[in-house]
Amino acid sequence: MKILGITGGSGSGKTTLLRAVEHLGGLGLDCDAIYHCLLETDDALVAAIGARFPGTVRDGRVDRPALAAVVFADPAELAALDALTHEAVAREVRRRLWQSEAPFAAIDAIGLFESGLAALCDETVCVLAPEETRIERLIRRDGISRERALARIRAQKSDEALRAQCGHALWADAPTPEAFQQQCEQFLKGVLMMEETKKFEKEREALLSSPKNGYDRISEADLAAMESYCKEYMKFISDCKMEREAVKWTIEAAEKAGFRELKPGMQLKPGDRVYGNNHNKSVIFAVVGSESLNEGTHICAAHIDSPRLDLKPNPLYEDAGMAYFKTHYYGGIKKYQWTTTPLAIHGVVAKKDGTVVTVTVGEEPGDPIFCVTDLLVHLSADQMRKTLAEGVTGENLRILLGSRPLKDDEGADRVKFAILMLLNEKYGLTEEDFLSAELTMVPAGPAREVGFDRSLIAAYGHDDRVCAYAAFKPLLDLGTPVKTAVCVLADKEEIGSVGISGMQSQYFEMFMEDLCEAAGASKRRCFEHSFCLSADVSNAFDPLYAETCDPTNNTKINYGTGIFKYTGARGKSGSSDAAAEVMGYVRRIFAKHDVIWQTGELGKVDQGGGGTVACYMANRNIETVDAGVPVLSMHAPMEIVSKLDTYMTFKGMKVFYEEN
Ligand SMILES: CC(C)(COP(=O)(O)OP(=O)(O)OC[C@H]1O[C@@H](n2cnc3c(N)ncnc32)[C@H](O)[C@@H]1O)[C@@H](O)C(=O)NCCC(=O)NCCS
Ligand SMILES: Nc1ncnc2c1ncn2[C@@H]1O[C@H](COP(=O)(O)OP(=O)(O)OP(=O)(O)O)[C@@H](O)[C@H]1O
Repeated sequence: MKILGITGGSGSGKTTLLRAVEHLGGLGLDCDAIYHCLLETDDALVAAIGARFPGTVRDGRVDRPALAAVVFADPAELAALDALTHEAVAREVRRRLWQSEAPFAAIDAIGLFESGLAALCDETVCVLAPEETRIERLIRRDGISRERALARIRAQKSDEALRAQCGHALWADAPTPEAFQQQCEQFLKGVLMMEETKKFEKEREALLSSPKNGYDRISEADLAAMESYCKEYMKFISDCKMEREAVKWTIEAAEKAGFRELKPGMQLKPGDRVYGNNHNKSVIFAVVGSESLNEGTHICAAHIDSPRLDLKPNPLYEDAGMAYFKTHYYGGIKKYQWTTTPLAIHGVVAKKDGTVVTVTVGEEPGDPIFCVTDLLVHLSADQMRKTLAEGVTGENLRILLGSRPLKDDEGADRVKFAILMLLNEKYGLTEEDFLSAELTMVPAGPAREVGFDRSLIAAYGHDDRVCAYAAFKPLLDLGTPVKTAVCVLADKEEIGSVGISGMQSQYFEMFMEDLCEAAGASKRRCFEHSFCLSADVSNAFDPLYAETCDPTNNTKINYGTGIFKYTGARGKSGSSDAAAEVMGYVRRIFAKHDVIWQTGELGKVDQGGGGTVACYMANRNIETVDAGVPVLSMHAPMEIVSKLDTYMTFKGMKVFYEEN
């Protein structure tokens, strides 16, 4: 508890200051009042006064005016009275202080220093007012004569003496008691509250973790860079809705920036820029560093696949005069979210003649879109009684394609047939070609800014292309780093990082082996000294579903890029659970380069969970930690990220590549 000692001459305004302390929630200890109480209860004190000042105690009661006449007329007498009373008053003050739970207190005592009470105080203040003013106040307040008022004042300390003893002086010359009350509160806020913070300001800053919103920390330069980075990212995420498109897009951009395909027998030197295209579905980029690859690499590994509705091998059918595609969803989705939302078709068809046709419909302004219908609310009594998981089934996620029967045709399924004719005309497809197709339905349309302040971005597939772009983009402008920089854009993370293009595939090993060989290094040594940021999104705290998260252990929108020691489910199953030193390293470099970052975990314990590619990198003896952008509505057709977190993830990956 912080304690303020108040002193000053009679009528100066001490009590008014004390009332202001009480008004602010502090404990006010008025020593005159305490003394008056003691005179009612402390018989020994009264007896002692009576003994020392004969004639001033009658019937066990102190005659204060009589006592005043004696002591205010003679300083020695006053000192004698003080010697009798101060100890009792000070004892009672200490007792009241100990009992109190108030955040701060003030002791108003004419004998603040003489009684020893000043030693209890953190701050002391003398209240001062012109002598004539004080006299007038005393006459008015106490109804005493001018002479008695003057006698009191003369028996007390001079302003100079008070100033010399006290840490602060408050000049009580406000025109009214109310105005002075305000002046007092102003003074107290400074002395009692702000001073308290100031006193431990350094300690608080050093010891307490008090994360601030990124907008309170970001520099003007970073703000400008954030807007331009996010604009570029929005173009990327609008153009690339499946892994093949991301591979094509990034390879084209990389080639323009001087990257060439890594081929066996190549000799690489520092600054060389190479890439490996893994079956058009995943890709690895590398910029060779000045240090040997034996000293390790800095890897950012993200994934470029997202949840979606893939077409079944035999997708096309007609029912009730309408044509549909049957789908089988890919990755984790909440099925009801995919109905009545505009969808586009993306993908390729490998034809019998060996050619591969690319299909994209639904993205250009004049394009038609597709959709999954939902049951009208009027007839939904049964459906509405089902759980969210059951209300819309996976099998029912069928895509409405058209309704116009082929004119003059006499056969069955005239709508389906008409659609096939259109597909044949445009892409040369037959129904059998769907057997060797990779066609998928994804939300149609480009990324959009969200909110009046445009601080957020809505798009399909932020998970995980928001991290993929952050991992890829810095390489384009990277000079020759010290450590070789490697960006992995993997496929199949949403279904377990499996298959030839998933992070578990041997392709990564092979690329790294080729890279090490071309640079005269050993892959084994290289892995041993490498460090990987497993760049993947996390769930941003959503106040609408607050019960699913531990708010102090969850990433929040606008608090920066996330770094995660572990992901996984239940007892961290499926996580790589990074070592403390690994987290420490990332903290260090992010702090060094003003990267705004935060940490957290995926929801409350046992609420659910999820994994990333981190464990597959760590399995290769590569130090790995998860890092990425917090996302709202993860895995929904429209996911939301904040511009600040998106940019800070890019900045984090950039400084990571540049760091030794
Ligand atoms: C001096 C006495 C007799 C005056 O009594 P009276 O009824 O006239 O006035 P009251 O008690 O209301 O006090 C009036 C004014 O005198 C001031 N005063 C009180 N005691 C003292 C003192 N020892 N020295 C100087 N001024 C004093 C008060 O601050 C107040 O401004 C009485 O206050 C007293 O016995 N005081 C001794 C107790 C004391 O020392 N209290 C302060 C503890 S820090
Ligand atoms: N700035 C002011 N303008 C006008 N009146 C004031 C002002 N400050 C205080 N007063 C009045 O003057 C009187 C004395 O003030 P206060 O009781 O606070 O003085 P004090 O220092 O506690 O005196 P004492 O030690 O005699 O109790 C009170 O009636 C109070 O309302």
